[in-house]
Amino acid sequence: MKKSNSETENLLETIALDLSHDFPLLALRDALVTPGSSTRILVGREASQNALKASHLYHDLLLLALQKDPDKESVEPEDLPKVGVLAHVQSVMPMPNGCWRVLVEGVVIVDLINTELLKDQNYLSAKILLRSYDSVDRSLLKLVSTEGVHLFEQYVNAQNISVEILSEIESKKDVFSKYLAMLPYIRVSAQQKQQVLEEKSLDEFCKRVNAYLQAALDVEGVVEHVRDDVQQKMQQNQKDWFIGEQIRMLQNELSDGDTDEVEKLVQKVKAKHFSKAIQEKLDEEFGRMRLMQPASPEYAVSRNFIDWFLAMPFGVYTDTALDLKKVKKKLDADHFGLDKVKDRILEYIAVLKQTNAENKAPIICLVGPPGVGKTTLVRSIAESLGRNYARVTLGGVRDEAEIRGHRRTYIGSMPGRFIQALRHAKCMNPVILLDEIDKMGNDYRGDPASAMLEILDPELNSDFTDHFMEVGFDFSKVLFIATANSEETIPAALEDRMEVVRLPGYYPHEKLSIAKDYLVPRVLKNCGVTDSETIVFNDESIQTILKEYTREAGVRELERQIETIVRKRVKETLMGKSGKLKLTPKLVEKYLGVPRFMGNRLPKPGHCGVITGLAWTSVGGEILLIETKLLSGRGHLLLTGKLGDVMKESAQIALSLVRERLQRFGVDPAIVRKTDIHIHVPEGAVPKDGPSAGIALTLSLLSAFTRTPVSPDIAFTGEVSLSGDLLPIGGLNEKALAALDAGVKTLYLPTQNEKDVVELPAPAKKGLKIHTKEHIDELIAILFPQAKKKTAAKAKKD
Ligand SMILES: Nc1ncnc2c1ncn2[C@@H]1O[C@H](COP(=O)(O)OP(=O)(O)OP(=O)(O)O)[C@@H](O)[C@H]1O
Repeated sequence: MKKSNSETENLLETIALDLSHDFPLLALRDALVTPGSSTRILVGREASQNALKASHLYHDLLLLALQKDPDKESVEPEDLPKVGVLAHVQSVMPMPNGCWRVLVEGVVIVDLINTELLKDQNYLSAKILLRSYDSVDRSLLKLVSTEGVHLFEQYVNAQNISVEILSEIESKKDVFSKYLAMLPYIRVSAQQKQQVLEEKSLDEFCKRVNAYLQAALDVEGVVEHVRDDVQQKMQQNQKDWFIGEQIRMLQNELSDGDTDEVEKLVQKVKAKHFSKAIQEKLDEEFGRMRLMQPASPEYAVSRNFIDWFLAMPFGVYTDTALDLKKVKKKLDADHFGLDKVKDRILEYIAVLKQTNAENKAPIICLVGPPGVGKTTLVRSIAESLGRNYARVTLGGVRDEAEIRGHRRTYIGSMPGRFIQALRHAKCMNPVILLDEIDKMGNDYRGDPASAMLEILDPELNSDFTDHFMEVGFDFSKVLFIATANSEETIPAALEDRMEVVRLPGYYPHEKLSIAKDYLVPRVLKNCGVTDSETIVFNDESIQTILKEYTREAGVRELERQIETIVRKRVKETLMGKSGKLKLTPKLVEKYLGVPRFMGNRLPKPGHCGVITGLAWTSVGGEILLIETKLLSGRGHLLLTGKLGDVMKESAQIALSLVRERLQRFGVDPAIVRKTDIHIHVPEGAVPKDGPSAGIALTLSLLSAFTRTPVSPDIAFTGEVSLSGDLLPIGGLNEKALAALDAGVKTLYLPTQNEKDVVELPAPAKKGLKIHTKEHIDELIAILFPQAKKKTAAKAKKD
């Protein structure tokens, strides 16, 4: 609690009245409290806290004395001086660390008499005598004090102390009070101040203070001098740098101009005769570059920007004569078969030629499994049209900036892939292949498909603005052709602008022809084998490679295997082996190692519950085996093999159809309640979905319940409704191919797929006995003849 001034004055009177008793004493380590000034001190030692507690008994009065050795922890009377200050405790505040924060106000300087340590109370105490300082020579004192006040004024100015203190000092009536008021402001150690208090006379008291002031002012003078010196030196350095910089610039000006990169660029840009909009944009950039340091990152960004414009093929158009005969010749020369696709491409080009409006025709999208020649077909189209070719791979593109470019604020920013493609193609009317358009994604970085729309839209693409280039580019003369593996995953808005042309995959006889007429000659040439007689692949060896080393809809792997054989043979030849190589199946194994695929992939006959189904995937058709196992249990249906929701539902439908028909086979339908049914579709880790396994699932269940095996070389594909009707499926071409490839002999399909059967190529029709059926009972009647004779029509009525 803080006491008021009037209270302090009353206390002084009390002291004056009674100086006979002891006062508790607190030893200070490094602070001195002078009369008239308030100071906060931290009190932590036990003896000091005890003294503080005791001060309550003495009107909150406490003696303060500066210990001689500030590092001494427990203070004895001899560690203290003979002069101290009686102070008034104004407030005490305990701190979390156990110390007390105490506000004290010095009251009067005292001589300490009989300082002793009160052992039982554990604190120091002393008797006091009020200390008086007499002046020996009054006139001298006047001189000294005048000088002191004068010095103090200078000191206040030099130290930036508030000048208000000067008027306070002036208001003091006697010299002693003036000096006591000055003392707290003078920056000397507590010990030095203690020496002032210990002076015998007032003259000495004042002289010592004057000496401190003078010394401080002298030091200040030196500091000032040093400061001025440093400043002068710094200014000189700055001046030197500035002059140096000017000299350097003047030298640049005087040099022959070769060093000025910006000016060189300006000349290059001028020579290109860009449009007004581009020229203005670049002039703006040159203006900025002139103000930049060539070593700065911003300069590099600007330079890169200009370089991009210089590299773009503005105004360069290759010959656009559309010669259909030439195109056809080139397509035939590069690719076997694909007649429908080639026709479609020729029609497309014919329309372009006729209408002369290349930007209005829809974009062709070649859809098919990998390795069927989509990419190479586009390259052939470009070549046959005499146009340059560029490829934009869209697979995995998720960021819109990949299409539109990055804004130039980022260091290392680049234009989008389409501008890059134009630069790469070196003309403004190339054929651009949009590769893997079905694998484009979108996420928080924007939707690249929507940016693509702008480029592909004939209404908008004559002025497509890339974020990096910041000016419009004309893409209307570009011929875009897209490729994809699966039509389903092409972004809908893009698909809408495209005309899909399917490449279904090759039949073995087609692969054989492609290998003989295209792949082998090409591989031989690429490997430097000039005489085609040196390595001869006969039909038998190619068929061995096809059957035992590849399993694909396209011919990429086939090409790779042929390449492996040729490479190994070339190595042998270079190592001394001479003679021609006529490949036989045995030699194929020697070069390619143990066969990877053996015979057909169908399971051994005789297994109940195993049915051969067919599936369509983005990489072609596949054999899909369905296995059913019955175990005693409680009627649970367990489905494994990563089946999708639609396929799971097909299994439920199949089970309902089978339960309904069990009685016909003399099987009690109640058995289903006591049986756990496990349906598995290998290969277990590959996700499968779709309704087309409905027939196979139903037959697999029936085969398991009736313990009647179905021959694995009969395959089934088709959806079944709950009433048993067979519904059509897609991808028949690929499925028939996979069936033929796997060794299937007979294929059952829904009647509604008859139109697709007509379109199947001759080898598929020849190699497979294809039957179409309308209802599941028709199939059951054929495969499970032991069923009580009921016609399909009758079963339908049931
Ligand atoms: N009909 C064909 N005639 C001759 N060569 C062919 C034929 N089909 C494919 N090829 C050859 O097969 C290889 C693979 O073809 P390409 O790279 O064009 O496949 P793709 O369909 O584009 O595959 P992806 O979808 O993986 O990009 C190429 O060397 C190509 O020349």
